[in-house]
Amino acid sequence: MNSLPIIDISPLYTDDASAWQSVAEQIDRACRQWGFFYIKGHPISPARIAQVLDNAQRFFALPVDEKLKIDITQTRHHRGYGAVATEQLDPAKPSDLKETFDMGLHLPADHPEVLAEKPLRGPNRHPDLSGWQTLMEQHYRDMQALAQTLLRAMTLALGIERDFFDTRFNEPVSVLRLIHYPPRHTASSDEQQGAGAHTDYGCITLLYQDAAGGLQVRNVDGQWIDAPPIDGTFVINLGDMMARWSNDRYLSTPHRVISPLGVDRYSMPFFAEPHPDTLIQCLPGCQDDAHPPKYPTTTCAQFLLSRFADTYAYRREQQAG
Ligand SMILES: O=C(O)CCC(=O)C(=O)O
Ligand SMILES: [Fe+2]
Repeated sequence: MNSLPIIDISPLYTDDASAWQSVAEQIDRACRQWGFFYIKGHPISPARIAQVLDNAQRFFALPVDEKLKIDITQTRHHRGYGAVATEQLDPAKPSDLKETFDMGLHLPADHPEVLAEKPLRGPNRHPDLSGWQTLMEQHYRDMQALAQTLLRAMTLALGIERDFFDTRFNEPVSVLRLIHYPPRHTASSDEQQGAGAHTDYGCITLLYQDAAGGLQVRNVDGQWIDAPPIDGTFVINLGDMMARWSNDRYLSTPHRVISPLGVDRYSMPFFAEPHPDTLIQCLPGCQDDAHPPKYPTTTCAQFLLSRFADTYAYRREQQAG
């Protein structure tokens, strides 16, 4: 149990039913054993990744005052720039040594859910960089489509209709995040970490990481193992909503980032999360007399807001005041 599976998902894009089923079975096994795996054979081109990465570097290189024009802590719907130490993923460690850009599904000011001030709903806040907005909005849509292809494959083993997730991902709260980890300057990896140990909140996360390395995953024996960058892949992991939906048959596995010494690191997770009102409730096929539901029913928005309040001081302050 020391290296994560690598799954070629290209058959999910063909109409070869038995190859599709074989990929779905590999994904199911990885979800039960690890909650983490790599995918290759996906449709996101290397040129697209290079473009997004290049723009991430361009954005994070701006003066901090410029980035703070879209300060995430000044929003109620969680979009824009998070400066270093805005987030604290591991409460036992100092705040994370990383800066972030978050975007979601762009909803205009006159959308009914925005008018009703529904949490996490609203317009994206993009930096004023040429070509940025069109590229990022397209990338968001493409990552959402890839996430739904993977989720469709998961329905096989979960015993739910093939379109179970598709119907719940109408106007999703999924987040595309760009992260810059400034270099760590001390030899100790135990102090302020790039991203403290945590589990993700949503259904599945699709992570691109650059060549710097530093992502670690806790295996079932409690050891931290490296999840090194592999060219042309995404690292896929499950979040807490999927663990709750599947009654822990699928694992939401702790992971962290130890920033590399002396080099910058860039990564881009896409957190796939359904429509805010979606009920997160134990699936019928994941419970029986020996395995009653472990978690109370919640909604996607309720669950996300409580997790954000755990890791962001600004969210706690907003909720208190
Ligand atoms: O940057 C990474 O490699 C992982 C980031 C992560 O785990 C997260 O943002 O939830
Ligand atoms: Fe994570």
